[in-house]
Amino acid sequence: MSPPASDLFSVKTIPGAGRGIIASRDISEDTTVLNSEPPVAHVLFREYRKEVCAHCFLYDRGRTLRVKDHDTGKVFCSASCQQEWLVHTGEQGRRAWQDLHHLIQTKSKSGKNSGGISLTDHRPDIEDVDRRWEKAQGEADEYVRTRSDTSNALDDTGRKQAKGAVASSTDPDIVGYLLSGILYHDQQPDRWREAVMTLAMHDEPYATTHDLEAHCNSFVQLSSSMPVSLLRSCTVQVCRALAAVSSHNAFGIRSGGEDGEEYMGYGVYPSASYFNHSCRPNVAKQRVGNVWKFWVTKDVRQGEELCISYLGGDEKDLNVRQRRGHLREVWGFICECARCQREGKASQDGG
Ligand SMILES: C[S@@+](CC[C@H](N)C(=O)[O-])C[C@H]1O[C@@H](n2cnc3c(N)ncnc32)[C@H](O)[C@@H]1O
Repeated sequence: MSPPASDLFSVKTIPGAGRGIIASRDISEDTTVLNSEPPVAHVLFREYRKEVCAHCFLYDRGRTLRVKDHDTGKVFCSASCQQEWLVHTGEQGRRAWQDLHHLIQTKSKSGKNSGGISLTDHRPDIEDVDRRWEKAQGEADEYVRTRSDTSNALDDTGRKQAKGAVASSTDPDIVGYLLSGILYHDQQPDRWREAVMTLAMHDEPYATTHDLEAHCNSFVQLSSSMPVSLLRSCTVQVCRALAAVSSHNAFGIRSGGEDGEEYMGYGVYPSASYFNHSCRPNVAKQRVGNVWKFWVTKDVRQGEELCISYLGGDEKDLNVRQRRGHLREVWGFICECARCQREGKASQDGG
């Protein structure tokens, strides 16, 4: 699946920016250069769970969608979307979502929440990250060892154990993101490796220790509640990789396409993850259902890099210092696009 293959471009090394997409020939304005595949992992935030179709991501101005799967808590815009979701998710997947829904509901009723963010919280370094995931592995092993569940469904003992895991701090959105990636891994392990493990990864993707804690606890929770047949894909390696790729590669799922007002979730689309950012992009993108379409917004010459903008709305009007600061804070890189290099040099020369 990745890097993407096309007769319009190829993926090449770009000085100071890893890999990027270079036009293999002249491309005229408005030409579509890529249609992505659906995400390999995604989440629709819990607050939108009644308003966004779980299959095609349709959002109808905040209206509650009419087709509801009560067992999983998911909603759909139509019976056919629900059917496609079921086929795509499979019976084991549906059961995993069902168990998770049940546990999250139990947690909300018991009033347990994931705790506040400490004011002294900091970005954990790689040693903190390794240590915390090792601990999570030990906790998960304990749950897996003691699970009496051999028939895949959670029995009473299993439910009690899973509730125990829920008691620690978790974030339903992180659990949902990890579960979607685990299910993809389980269905297509080779494709998953090829698509996900080749993406740019962030070794220290957690903005705070609270965030790291929430990821590790979410993994433990999934290990305690997942149908046994899916446990082979619910591993620290898979969950760490999902966290590591999301901070460098996730696309926001917004209402109305790219800059829509509602930020409803995010997803990882491997074939679309090779576009670098430019503060003067030559490629635009639009979400069409659960995939993305990319097209060139001006004539592009052979050898030019094809870039999208990672900035949204008004951020495009910021000055070079503000843009670089923002991209560094959110994406973790210093923008080296031609516009930033030129404007950065001009502001230095000007004193
Ligand atoms: C979605 S990936 C793009 C593909 C990536 N270059 C790769 O090698 O896989 C995003 C990452 O690419 C790099 N990147 C993208 N645009 C850049 C830019 N304008 N300047 C410097 N680095 C950039 C950053 O490391 C960023 O986190």
